[in-house]
Amino acid sequence: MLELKNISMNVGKENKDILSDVSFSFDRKKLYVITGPNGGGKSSLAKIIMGIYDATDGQILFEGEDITHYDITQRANLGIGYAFQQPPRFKGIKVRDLLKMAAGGQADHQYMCKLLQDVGLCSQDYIDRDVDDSLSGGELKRIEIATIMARKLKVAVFDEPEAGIDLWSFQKLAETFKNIHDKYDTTIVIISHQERILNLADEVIVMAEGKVKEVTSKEQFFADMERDELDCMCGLDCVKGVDKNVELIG
Ligand SMILES: Nc1ncnc2c1ncn2[C@@H]1O[C@H](COP(=O)(O)OP(=O)(O)OP(=O)(O)O)[C@@H](O)[C@H]1O
Repeated sequence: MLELKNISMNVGKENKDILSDVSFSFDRKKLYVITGPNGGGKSSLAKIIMGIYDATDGQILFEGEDITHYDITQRANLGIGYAFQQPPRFKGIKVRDLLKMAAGGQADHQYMCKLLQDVGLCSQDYIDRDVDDSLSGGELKRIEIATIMARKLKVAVFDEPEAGIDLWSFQKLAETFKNIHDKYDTTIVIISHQERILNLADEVIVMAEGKVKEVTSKEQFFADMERDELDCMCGLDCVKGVDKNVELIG
């Protein structure tokens, strides 16, 4: 559905490689989590998908159409959307206005209530709230997800949606993603380091040093993490937790 072919991006006078030769195909209705070390290129890849950054090399195909040189608006019109790390607040605008705008002006009351319910918010309590500082970070994030669902996107990209929200709200946010993944056909791409989010993934994409290092299932990803933790890291072939050399690890 969305295909990245040999995408590279370099910046600056020194042509620093941010992404090199990234190829990947995203399928319809799947939930992907992109993870990996800081500076590995995850956000840059998301920005390339959105058209915020231009690839230096490579090609992006969306439903067979070459969108490599399309800008953000053109991609948004095709149904590719992006959620902000910190959702914007809009002074003087109510939740219902925001949802209506996102739906292109065509959203009746019932539909807006359903959207709010799907992101775990009581529609009666929230539909007439102002989108301002009175909303908590978690509430605002879920309202933003509702606006994304209202846009009926084909691909929705979320960059670290957990940023800035507390543990309790985060649990609800993870449930929200599960719910929308179950109910909607949108392909969801989430950049995250969080186990709860990784647990929702149909596929986990591990990025490091500007490359896709691995594409794996969440089960395999967690099994690999556990094995890495158990592997001897001191070079003495001990096994963490069962060897007298255990204290040498780390
Ligand atoms: N516009 C830019 N100009 C110069 N360097 C950039 C630019 N955008 C990203 N980088 C660099 O590219 C590398 C990858 O950044 P990116 O934000 O994509 O990583 P990330 O995997 O999302 O990291 P994090 O987990 O910390 O958010 C970093 O070293 C970053 O400083």
